[in-house]
Amino acid sequence: MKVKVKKLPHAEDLPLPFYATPGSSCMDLLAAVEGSLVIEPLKRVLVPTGIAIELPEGLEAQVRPRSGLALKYGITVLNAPGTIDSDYRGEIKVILINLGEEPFLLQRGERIAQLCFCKVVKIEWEPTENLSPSERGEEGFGSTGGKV
Ligand SMILES: O=c1ccn([C@H]2C[C@H](O)[C@@H](COP(=O)(O)OP(=O)(O)OP(=O)(O)O)O2)c(=O)[nH]1
Ligand SMILES: [Mg+2]
Repeated sequence: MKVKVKKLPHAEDLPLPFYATPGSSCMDLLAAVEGSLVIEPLKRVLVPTGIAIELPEGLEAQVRPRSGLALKYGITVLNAPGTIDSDYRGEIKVILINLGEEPFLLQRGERIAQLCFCKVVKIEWEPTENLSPSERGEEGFGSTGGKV
């Protein structure tokens, strides 16, 4: 499936997001920051990616963290998974937070997060007073046992 993508002027020298391997579910998003920036512990930053896209209706994109950054440095996507609506035409940006103990140096062009594309199911509410019974009923939040 083809999706329109616009490279923004501040990212002209950067490659488009890409699948790192043929079997990757997500494309890696690159940091289109000027030079570099430091993310201090417990601080969050809005990182530009230098691209805007036009999704066909019925598709959304999700911004997910990269496990390597999370494990090695405590860097993650604060609002994971970030939602990119099909009618959004602005720059895709990533809200990163540093949950590690050390300041993190982020450099231009580094892979900061990943983007996957998903089908969206739209529903219509059918208001009712009666929901059908089920084995679980109203139980949840650890009700099936185990450690929690
Ligand atoms: O990680 C993200 C999350 C969102 N967006 C952009 C695309 C998305 O379509 C738009 C709105 O996102 P969301 O619905 O999550 O934010 P909101 O706080 O509900 O804002 P709005 O009232 O604009 O919908 O912001 C990003 O670029 N990156
Ligand atoms: Mg919204």
